[in-house]
Amino acid sequence: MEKEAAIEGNAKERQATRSSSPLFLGLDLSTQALKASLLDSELEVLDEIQVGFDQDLPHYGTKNGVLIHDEGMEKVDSGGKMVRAPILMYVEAFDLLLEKISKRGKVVWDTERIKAISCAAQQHATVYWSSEAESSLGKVSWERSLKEQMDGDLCFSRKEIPNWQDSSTLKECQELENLFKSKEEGGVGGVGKSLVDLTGSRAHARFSASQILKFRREEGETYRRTSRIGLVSSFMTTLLCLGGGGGGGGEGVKVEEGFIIKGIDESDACGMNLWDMRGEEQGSVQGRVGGEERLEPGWNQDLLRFISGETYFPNQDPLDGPREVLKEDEESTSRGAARELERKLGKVYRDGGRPVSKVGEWWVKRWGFDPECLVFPSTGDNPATFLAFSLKCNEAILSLGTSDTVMVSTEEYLPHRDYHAFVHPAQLSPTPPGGSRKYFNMLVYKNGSLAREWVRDRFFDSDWESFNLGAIRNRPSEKVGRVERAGFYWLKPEIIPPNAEGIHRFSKVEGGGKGWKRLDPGEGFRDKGMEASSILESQFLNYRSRSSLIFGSEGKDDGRGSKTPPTLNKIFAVGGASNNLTICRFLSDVMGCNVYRKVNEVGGCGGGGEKNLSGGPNLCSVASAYKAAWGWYRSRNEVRVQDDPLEPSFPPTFEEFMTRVRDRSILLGGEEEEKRDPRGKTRYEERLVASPDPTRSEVYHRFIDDWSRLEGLATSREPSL
Ligand SMILES: Nc1ncnc2c1ncn2[C@@H]1O[C@H](COP(=O)(O)OP(=O)(O)O)[C@@H](O)[C@H]1O
Ligand SMILES: O=C(CO)[C@@H](O)[C@H](O)COP(=O)(O)O
Repeated sequence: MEKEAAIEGNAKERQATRSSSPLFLGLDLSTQALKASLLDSELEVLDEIQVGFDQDLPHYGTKNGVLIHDEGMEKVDSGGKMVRAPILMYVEAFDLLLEKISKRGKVVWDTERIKAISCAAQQHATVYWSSEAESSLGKVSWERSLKEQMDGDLCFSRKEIPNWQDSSTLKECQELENLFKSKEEGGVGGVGKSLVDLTGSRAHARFSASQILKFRREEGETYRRTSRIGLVSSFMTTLLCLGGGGGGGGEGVKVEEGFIIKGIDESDACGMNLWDMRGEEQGSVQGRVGGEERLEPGWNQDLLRFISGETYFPNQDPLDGPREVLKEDEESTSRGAARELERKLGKVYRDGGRPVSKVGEWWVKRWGFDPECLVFPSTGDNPATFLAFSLKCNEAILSLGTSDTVMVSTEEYLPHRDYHAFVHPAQLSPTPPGGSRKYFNMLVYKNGSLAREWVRDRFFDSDWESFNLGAIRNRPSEKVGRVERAGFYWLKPEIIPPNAEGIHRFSKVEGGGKGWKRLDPGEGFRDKGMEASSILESQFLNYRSRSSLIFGSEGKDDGRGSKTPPTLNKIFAVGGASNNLTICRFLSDVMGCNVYRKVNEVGGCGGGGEKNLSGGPNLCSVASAYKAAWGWYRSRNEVRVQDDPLEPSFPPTFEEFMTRVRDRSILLGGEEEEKRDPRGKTRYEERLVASPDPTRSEVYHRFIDDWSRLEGLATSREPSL
């Protein structure tokens, strides 16, 4: 009896009773850690493990996962900060993660039963493979660690890779924008479309295009010695296939390619400023695809020419009509440079549920993985988080990780200067008849958790509890009925508003008037608790006002000089800081809507108390495992259901698949699972964690106009309002 009770309550023990049903693995290489989630055949989380870069790999000297140089801890380059991360640290993190997994033991981490893997990674950062990489990787032996075999110059031409927090390429961003501007707009007489229309984002310092351009110009020789340029996500796919085995396909499994260095996932490619999404627009015309006239998305050739240094521009562009020849670049006029860059970037996977390869021998022989285990394209951490929810209209995901990101689902390609448009990361390609492509839009903020941590450390002895109490004490009271101070904490140059920097505090002019005055630089608020409430308020007001852009507008005038509330009516909070209930409550009051989290109904994820993983699963790695399971189900059944009248809609879309696993009309565990009683299960569920307080919400609602003027002052350095 005692044993039976333990089995009921304990995911690990329950797992021991299911000897042969498949398991799915998702990994997430984010800014501060490499995390793994193991899911069972009902897509429940069995366990999570992480390697924290600062804590577990201190010999790389990172702080919050990035390399910070000299005493000032940041190298200031022309126009912005240079933020890097050592690529070998990520390699070693894989070795360490697998050691941790094997220490957890076979009862839960039965690697032989893992049938499919997929990963998520911090976005935008580029990985530079050396000209010797393919041959070195081809020789990787399962008997040695990855770090030992990938050390030195063997694999990477750049040992420190630019991190998404890097802002050293502002000059290059300007050039990229100019390339597509008309002469009247101050550009070079470009192609009649702006960069944001073409690639889904205006030029961003952290995106790959400006980073590669700077690298090619400043380190030309190293650029030439670079055989392939990937993203952190494609680097992860490559590692998963190492040591032979990869690329072969095998019976009944169609795999994507046989190269050792794997290609880039399309959704993650949208974060490069290089992937031309014009084919996503209604009515765009070029060539014939499937009998229909339209342009397929692909690497943008104008950008490739400019970035690679190939300055040959024909007077007549095939797509956009007459155009001027650009001035010669000092470095190269070679006609082959663009094609060479295209080769370096490699293949783009447009169907995230099609296997790239089987897992490599390094995984099979060293760590006991099944040689039939399939590897699916890795994507960005934000696209992966997006997959964890089925967002309806007017719902958003707010990821409170190192960065803060707001994501909203869209049915159309809707590029806009203030946010990013990405293609949905799990789509069938080619799109089946009657189906349509899907997208999501995203706002990204650099000063997310690290800025909140700065306030916590400076004013609250590094203690979240004191931070929370200070913030609560300073919420707008019913008696005062208005916000009386505002603070902006841009410790790193911000993305929205662009390049906003520094700490700016304002307080209401005494006497009940409408004016505001700026506090002297360095002067704090009279109550340190105000620092905590101010950072939360101004971060969330920013997310509120900018996300309303995606929905249309902040609202209509309600006739009383005030605007109606924004149309967002539900937020799913994820990431490390969403563990903090006070933060979720502020979010709910400021945004004026309910906040939900995905939590385990027994209060944890069985991860053994790992920091940052308590209370909720790591959704990037969890959703990567969902995607792997979707792809595995498709691969496994492709042959079987081809002409089966009972499976008219095979393959299912990712969303259909998830619904059908939940309602048990798809049983990944087959017969074994069918026998199981679905009652009494421990699932992650969406739980309401905060509802807006009507009084406070109204106060914030009335504050928006003042707040946005104060934000303008903070960026313009004007003294008062
Ligand atoms: N209780 C908490 N309150 C506020 N912030 C927290 C709390 N726990 C963790 N965090 C924040 O979460 C961040 C890490 O979030 P995580 O989603 O793991 O990041 P990433 O995926 O970018 O590596 C940390 O920088 C930390 O500031
Ligand atoms: O730059 C972006 C998105 O555009 C960041 O969101 C990175 O993708 C890093 O993510 P986290 O480590 O903060 O989750």
